[in-house]
Amino acid sequence: MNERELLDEKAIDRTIKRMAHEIIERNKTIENLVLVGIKTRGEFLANRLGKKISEIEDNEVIIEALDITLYRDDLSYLSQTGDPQVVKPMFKHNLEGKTVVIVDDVLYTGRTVRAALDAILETGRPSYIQLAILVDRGHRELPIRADFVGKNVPTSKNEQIKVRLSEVDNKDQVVIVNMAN
Ligand SMILES: O=P(O)(O)OC[C@H]1O[C@H](OP(=O)(O)OP(=O)(O)O)[C@H](O)[C@@H]1O
Ligand SMILES: O=c1cc[nH]c(=O)[nH]1
Repeated sequence: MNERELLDEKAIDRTIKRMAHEIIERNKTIENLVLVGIKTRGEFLANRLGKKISEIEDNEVIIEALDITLYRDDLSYLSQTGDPQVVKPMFKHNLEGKTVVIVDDVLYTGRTVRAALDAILETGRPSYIQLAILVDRGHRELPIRADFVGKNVPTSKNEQIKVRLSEVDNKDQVVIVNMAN
């Protein structure tokens, strides 16, 4: 398969650092901040973003993980709309009144983020919900946009973005794959 590298390890690290600064700048204080990473890779990105924000601000950031895709490929668990389903949304912290930043690796149709919004809003009423995405590849099917974008990558529908993170993939790399080849 035809793979082209978009970001290497250094570029991913630089991008996360920039996004951390942008999140701090936008929110002025990190007192109320909660990063919610969408499993699998969004969780690791949230951990990395949280670490950078903590280093810059010299203060801890609350990090949560949200599992919305466990049964995504299992048709019996898909909703009638075909949207990803939330599996037991459970947070360790109360999100009431917080500024929640949803973190994921790729933004495509927006259906994953919509499911995450449902899950978060079910558990309470954050003051704000923002979205941080490493790669926005376009092709939205819902009115969803990211507040913090690592890289905008115009794509065609027969391409795929693969985000590899050392925590699960043994290396840090973002590639674009042409599925037609
Ligand atoms: O905007 P969307 O069309 O919902 O696509 C974006 C989602 O797709 C990917 O997850 P995927 O379901 O491929 O599983 P993965 O996390 O295991 O890669 C990616 O991690 C996002 O969560
Ligand atoms: O290209 C895509 C689309 C959805 N999710 C991904 O991880 N990559």
